[in-house]
Amino acid sequence: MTRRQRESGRGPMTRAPRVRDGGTMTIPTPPSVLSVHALGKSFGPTPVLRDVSLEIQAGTATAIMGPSGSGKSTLLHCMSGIVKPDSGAVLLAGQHIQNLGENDRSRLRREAFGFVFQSGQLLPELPAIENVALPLILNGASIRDAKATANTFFAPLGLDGLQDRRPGQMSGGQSQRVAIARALATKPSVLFADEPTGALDAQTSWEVMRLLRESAQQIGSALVVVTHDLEVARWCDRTLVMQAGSLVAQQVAA
Ligand SMILES: Nc1ncnc2c1ncn2[C@@H]1O[C@H](COP(=O)(O)OP(=O)(O)OP(=O)(O)O)[C@@H](O)[C@H]1O
Repeated sequence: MTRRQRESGRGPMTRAPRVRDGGTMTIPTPPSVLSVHALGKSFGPTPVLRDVSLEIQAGTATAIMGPSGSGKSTLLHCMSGIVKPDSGAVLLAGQHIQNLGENDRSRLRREAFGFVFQSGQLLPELPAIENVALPLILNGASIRDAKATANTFFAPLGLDGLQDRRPGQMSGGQSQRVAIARALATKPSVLFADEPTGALDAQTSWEVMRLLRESAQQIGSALVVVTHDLEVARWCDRTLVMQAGSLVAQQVAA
C-alpha cells in the first residue's frame, strides 16, 4: 500500500492494465464469471428483489450497499445458489445454477463459491487448521493434503502459530482471518462476504478487509461484499446501491 493510499484511507484498487490500442488507451474488461439476469424474489406477497441484473467479472471486487431491508443479503443468497429466485437467471461461467438439483447446487457452492459472514461461521470444537481444511476434505482431499494446503494460508493472513487454537481462543479479527482462509482454501471463482467486518472495530476491520481483498486477488477470486460500511466499500472496484429491491446506482472507483 502506498503512502497516498494510506493517507486517503483507501485501499489499493485493482486496476486492469491499460493497453495502448492504435494510439488510444483502452482498459480490457475481464471475463464475466457470474451473470445475473432480471432476478425477482418475493417472500409472501412482498417483492424483495425486482428485476435485478448485474455481471461479476473475474478477479474484481464489488460492494453491495443500501438501506436495511433493501434486499442485499437476499440478492447475495440468490447469486450464490442458497435461495432460489422466483424469476430471472444466475449463470456461473454460462451454466444456469437454479436449474441444478439441490445436490448439484450444494456441490457448486462448495467448489466454486466461498463464504465469509459477520461471525459464528467456524466450528467451535475444531482447531483453526481443521476449520480451514474442512472444505477441502468435503471436496475429496485427504486429511493430510487438506491440512498441508490449509497451512499455506496461515502465514500470509498473519495467523502463523494459531493453527491449533479453537475459535473461542482467538480474537474476533483472528477468527475472521481464519474464516477468510477457509473461504479461499478451495480457490473459489467467487467469494461472497456478508458484513464480514460488522463485528470488528475500525482498525481491525481495515486490516481484515485488506487481507480479504489482497488474498482474493492473489487467488483470482471475484469478491462480492454486502456492507453498510463505506470504508469496506472503498476496498472494492465498484459499489452497487440497492433500494427497495432494485439496483439504483453504480459507482466505479476512481
Ligand atoms: N427467509 C425470509 N422470509 C421472509 N422474509 C424475508 C426472508 N429473508 C429476508 N426477508 C425479508 O426480505 C427483506 C430484505 O431482506 P434482506 O436481508 O435481503 O435485506 P438487507 O438489505 O440485507 O438488510 P440488512 O442490511 O438489514 O441486513 C426484508 O424485509 C426481510 O424481512
